[in-house]
Amino acid sequence: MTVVPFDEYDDERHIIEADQVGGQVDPADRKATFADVVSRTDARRPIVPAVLRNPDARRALARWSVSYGGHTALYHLTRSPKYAAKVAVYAPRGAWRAGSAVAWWAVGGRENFHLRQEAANKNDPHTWQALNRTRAKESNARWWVVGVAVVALVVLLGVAQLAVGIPAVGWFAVAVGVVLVAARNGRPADKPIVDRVVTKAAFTKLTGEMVRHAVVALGIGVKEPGQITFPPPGIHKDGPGWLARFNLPGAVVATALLEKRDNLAAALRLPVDQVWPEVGPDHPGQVDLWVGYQPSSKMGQPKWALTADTARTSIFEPNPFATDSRQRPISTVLFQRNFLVGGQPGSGKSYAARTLLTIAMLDPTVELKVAEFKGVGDFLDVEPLCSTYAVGVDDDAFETGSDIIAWALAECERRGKRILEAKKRGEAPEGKVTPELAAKRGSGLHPVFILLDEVHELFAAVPGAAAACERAIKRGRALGIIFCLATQIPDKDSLPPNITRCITTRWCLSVLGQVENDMILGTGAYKRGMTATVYRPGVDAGWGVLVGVDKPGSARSFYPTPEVTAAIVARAGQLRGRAVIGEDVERVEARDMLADARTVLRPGESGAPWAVLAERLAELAPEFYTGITADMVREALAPYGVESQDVKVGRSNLKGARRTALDNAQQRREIEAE
Ligand SMILES: Nc1ncnc2c1ncn2[C@@H]1O[C@H](COP(=O)(O)OP(=O)(O)OP(=O)(O)O)[C@@H](O)[C@H]1O
Repeated sequence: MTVVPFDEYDDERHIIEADQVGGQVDPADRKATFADVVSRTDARRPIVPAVLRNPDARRALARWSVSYGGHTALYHLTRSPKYAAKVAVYAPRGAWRAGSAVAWWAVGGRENFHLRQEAANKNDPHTWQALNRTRAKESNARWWVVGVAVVALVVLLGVAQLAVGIPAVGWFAVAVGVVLVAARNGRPADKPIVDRVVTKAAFTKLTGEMVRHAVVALGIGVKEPGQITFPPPGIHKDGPGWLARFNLPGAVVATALLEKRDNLAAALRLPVDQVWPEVGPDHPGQVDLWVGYQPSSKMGQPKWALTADTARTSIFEPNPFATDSRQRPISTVLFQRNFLVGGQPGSGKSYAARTLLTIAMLDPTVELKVAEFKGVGDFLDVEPLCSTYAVGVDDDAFETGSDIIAWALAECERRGKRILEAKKRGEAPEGKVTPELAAKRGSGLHPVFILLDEVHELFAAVPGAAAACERAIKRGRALGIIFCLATQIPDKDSLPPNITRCITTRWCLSVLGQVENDMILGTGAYKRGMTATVYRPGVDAGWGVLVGVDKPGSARSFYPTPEVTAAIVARAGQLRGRAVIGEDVERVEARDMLADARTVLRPGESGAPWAVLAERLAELAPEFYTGITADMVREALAPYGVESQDVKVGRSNLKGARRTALDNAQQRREIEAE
């Protein structure tokens, strides 16, 4: 630091120059050039509000307006005699008040009244007269104004009458208007003429002041309300609520605020389900706070398009299955996607999975296979539509569950060949099922939707089921086989991370902590602000964070009444002509990977590398093992105690399974079985 004495003025004063560390880094300020202006890509605000662009939202708005308007009109109509009586009392009082106010103004009585009174009290006639002269002078001019205004009004009405001939109803309307204005002027300040239609005042407006004070009160490192800035367009209406996008100061991240949603709601004096904070789009310190006009529990949900009597879907087209916090429908294409729904008990997983199943069932080309390992029959009503259906937590249900997975694997194998043929014929240019191929009768490539609810039960009960499911998910995606898994225990045993990784669309409903959250949504999701921990089981049932759709964010499953649900299932039955698409799975002899691994070892081999084992297993039973990788074999044999050891191949050592390890594992299993 350089200190320079400033002798000319004062020994005590110094100029302190900042140290120069490195060269100039800040760009020089310059005015915007033409190129800057024409290349601006700022998001433009839509001309037509979002609510008017979406047909469902338009219909919902129209329905609401008609119902609200109708109710208000009837409410006031029934009270009209009371209103008329009030008007009769207040109108003369209002007319008197208005008249006297004009008269007082015209005589200038108010302006120096106190001064004149003081002069009178002090017995000071000179001052009083001087003040009164001033008043009288002003009063003259004011009477002129009043006179001219009255004459102008009379002339105006007279001319209007002569020129266009105001009908009687016009005079009546003018008279009613004058009487109502007079009544309003004559009513006591705290007594409105009309009664309140709604009992509780709706939340009317979110203001910058409310937001600033609430955020400071959270104690997340924002000390002053002024530290919070609102980028344009500031707080504005967005759907049925208000959106406040704001920047937190310094290094405070939005996730710190998301974790305190309860406190934020308390500070805003609103119910928690009315307050929806999200990380903003520009940087991690930006918050998008959406506050509904009403709590979501009271707001209801827009009508689900799939509940219409004529609803029919195509899994190749986007179809709605949930709504976001601003009541906008969220849609997805089912084809070439897989779905994972996770959450704690009571978070609404089964209903959420059902919304996806609904899209599938209303497409009459889709085969359905449903297995529910909760055992309560959540999907019992769709059994007649399914080619395979299982319910329960018993051996029978688990066997059917693993048969479905084995069937899917074998089907992938069959479909792979069919696709190859189709490709040769030029019908599958990308080597994938196309909508045309899927719809073609006899192509054997119709879409299949497999729903496995509480799938962790199956994975825990049947060793190897998780690995097989992973292979089926990976292979089936391009071949028209869609998996939807729902689970309540997202940990690495009940939901292997490899499965999560290959699933495109994940929906995390209420979970307890960050670990479960990230198990479902992916590592780092919590830190990026995708926090399903804010939802409470039961209260926020159906709400979750959804990734893998157009815009990740909050999503609430559609939740039709039991009657509507029954109507949807009936409609799906009608569309399918009561015929079940596809065949039930055959009881497949479950493959025993340990025994198979021992079988594929060649005589004299002391072991085989994992990759070699994977290759040989796929040759042994292609319908089950096609697509299996070295890692999958290693992971599948680990529970039997088969360690990954060095295996000699030529002159080098590779990791794999030794024959002794496989034999020992088999012996252990036999001893345990006894
Ligand atoms: N979208 C929704 N809106 C409102 N309530 C819902 C919604 N989805 C589910 N619920 C309610 O939540 C309750 C639990 O739903 P569901 O059975 O799907 O939960 P789950 O997570 O599968 O629970 P569990 O694991 O205990 O079976 C249901 O009884 C239902 O009343």
